Amino acid sequence: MSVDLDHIQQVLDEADCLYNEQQIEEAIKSMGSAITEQLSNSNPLVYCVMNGGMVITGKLLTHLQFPLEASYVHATRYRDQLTGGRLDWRVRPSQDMKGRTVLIVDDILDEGHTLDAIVDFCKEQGAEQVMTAVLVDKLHNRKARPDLKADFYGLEIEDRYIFGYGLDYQGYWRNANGIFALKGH
Ligand SMILES: O=P(O)(O)OC[C@H]1O[C@H](OP(=O)(O)OP(=O)(O)O)[C@H](O)[C@@H]1O
Ligand code: HPA
Repeated sequence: MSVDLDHIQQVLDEADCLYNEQQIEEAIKSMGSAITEQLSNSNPLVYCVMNGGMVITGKLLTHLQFPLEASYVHATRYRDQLTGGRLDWRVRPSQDMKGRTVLIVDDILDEGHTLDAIVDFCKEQGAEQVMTAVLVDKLHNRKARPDLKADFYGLEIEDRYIFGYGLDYQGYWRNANGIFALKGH
């Protein structure tokens, strides 16, 4: 599929910046402190959920100064679209997680189906405790379960399509240095 790079650039130019770099970095640091307080003695397995989790996971890891193992899983539900579908597992966790504490790190808890499915998978594999951390919790009433929250989250956002800091618009702008809302969405 050919991509209209003028359109991609226009999307960033016209977007609303909801959080700037400094606000996001402060939120990530606070997440790091909260996670350290709860998990520093648990020798956790930390999984980045690719692709969206790549920025938050890398930055968060530098605030976790205790023994842990870091790896990744790859699951996608949106496939460059603005609305989600069935979860497609591309890479499942490969480590033995029996009896381990697992921390799943992703960019966003939107409807929550992605994190729910990954948490269920880890529990089925015998993880003793599975916790979740997301940079952004999107506020709306379409969650997979009414009370669904991540154990750790950095920022709350209104119900708009967002990109930047790992979140994409049509596969682009995961590298945008802020969290931006798409014009009109
Ligand atoms: O809470 P949910 O409604 O399930 O949505 C959240 C998921 O959607 C995005 O992934 P996506 O499927 O777009 O794949 P990507 O990480 O490659 O962008 C995001 O990175 C989360 O993993
Ligand atoms: O608002 C969003 N933006 C980018 N990716 C997403 N995946 C779920 N929600 C979103």
